[in-house]
Amino acid sequence: MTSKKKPTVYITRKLPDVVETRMRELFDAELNIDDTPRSQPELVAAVKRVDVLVPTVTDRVDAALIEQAGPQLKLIAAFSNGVDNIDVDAAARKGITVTNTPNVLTEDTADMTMALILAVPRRLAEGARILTDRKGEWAGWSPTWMLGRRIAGKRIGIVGMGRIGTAVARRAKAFGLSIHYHNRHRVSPETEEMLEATYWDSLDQMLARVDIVSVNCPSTPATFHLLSARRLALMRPESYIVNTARGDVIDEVAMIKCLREGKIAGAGLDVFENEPAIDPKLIKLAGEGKVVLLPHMSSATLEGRVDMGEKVVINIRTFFDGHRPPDRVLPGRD
Ligand SMILES: NC(=O)C1=CN([C@@H]2O[C@H](COP(=O)(O)OP(=O)(O)OC[C@H]3O[C@@H](n4cnc5c(N)ncnc54)[C@H](O)[C@@H]3O)[C@@H](O)[C@H]2O)C=CC1
Ligand SMILES: O=CC(=O)O
Repeated sequence: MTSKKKPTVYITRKLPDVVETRMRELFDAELNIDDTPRSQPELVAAVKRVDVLVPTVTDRVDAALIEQAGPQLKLIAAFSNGVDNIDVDAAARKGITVTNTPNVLTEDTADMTMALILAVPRRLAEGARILTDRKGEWAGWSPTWMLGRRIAGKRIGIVGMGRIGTAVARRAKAFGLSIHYHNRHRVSPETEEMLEATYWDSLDQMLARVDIVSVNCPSTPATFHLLSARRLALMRPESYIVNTARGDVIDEVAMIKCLREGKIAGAGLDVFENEPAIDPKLIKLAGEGKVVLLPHMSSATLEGRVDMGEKVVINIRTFFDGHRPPDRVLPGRD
């Protein structure tokens, strides 16, 4: 690549220093040092002149943006696993390749999913808040105080048994949960055997039988409000729902109604339908100890971000070396 002209690469957000240094060495990189989210007009101006766009989950790379791209834009190398913010079909129509950063954030995201699975039934955030809100004043232990619900022996139902779903299942099994899952297709017999997992072709039937639902499928047209009002109503009143995938997989308004009416016991949410805006009713439910809310941080580890950056670099280099990049996202997602 040294003798060739370096590709111009527009990176929409601040990345870890080590990643930015590497981007600068290898590419004609335009960084976002002060990390101000880019506006749509700024993105339009960028795609008109650069070879590569590196967006993150907060950028809307829709058909309107892609249609305005100049002929030199050949690659959208997303700094993210999910690509629901990118119109991959529109990119393909324009001859633009799309890549993402799978695998390197699987374990981190599964860890945080497990943290939420523990936090909600065991009232972890509530307990921590009691001490800090009362500035350490505490009357002491009591047998009937802060009682949560036991994790071991319960059933988890994983919606979307891909990389993260499977990593969640491994953790959940170690905590004594029995594994149930719904997916577009069954996982391998070896994986099912290792996890002692039960496959449910019918999501409806699984929802009615499990104690904790973990949402781990991508946001696609087919998964929009997959957890609809009708399906949420199938869940048992003592069950919990955890979402570290994307907010719009759950009908958030319907979920809030179920939580307020006691039709679902609690929720652990890292993602929201209109993020970064959070429905004030969720904040109120958090105050009542019914939900634990995180600001979309399940994959947020330094190691993960550095590995994601390395993946973006490899995807760009492979592409400009004339090969198929390892993490190409194919159009036609359902
Ligand atoms: N909160 C966070 O910080 C993070 C969130 N994510 C989200 O997690 C999602 C999943 O990531 P991975 O496990 O790596 O993806 P993956 O592609 O390995 O797994 C997704 C699974 O969902 C299944 N699926 C897709 N559509 C379905 C449907 N209609 N019904 C049932 N199952 C369906 C697929 O068959 C696949 O097995 C990402 O798309 C992203 O949205 C990913 C990383 C970090
Ligand atoms: O939500 C994060 C991602 O990388 O996808």
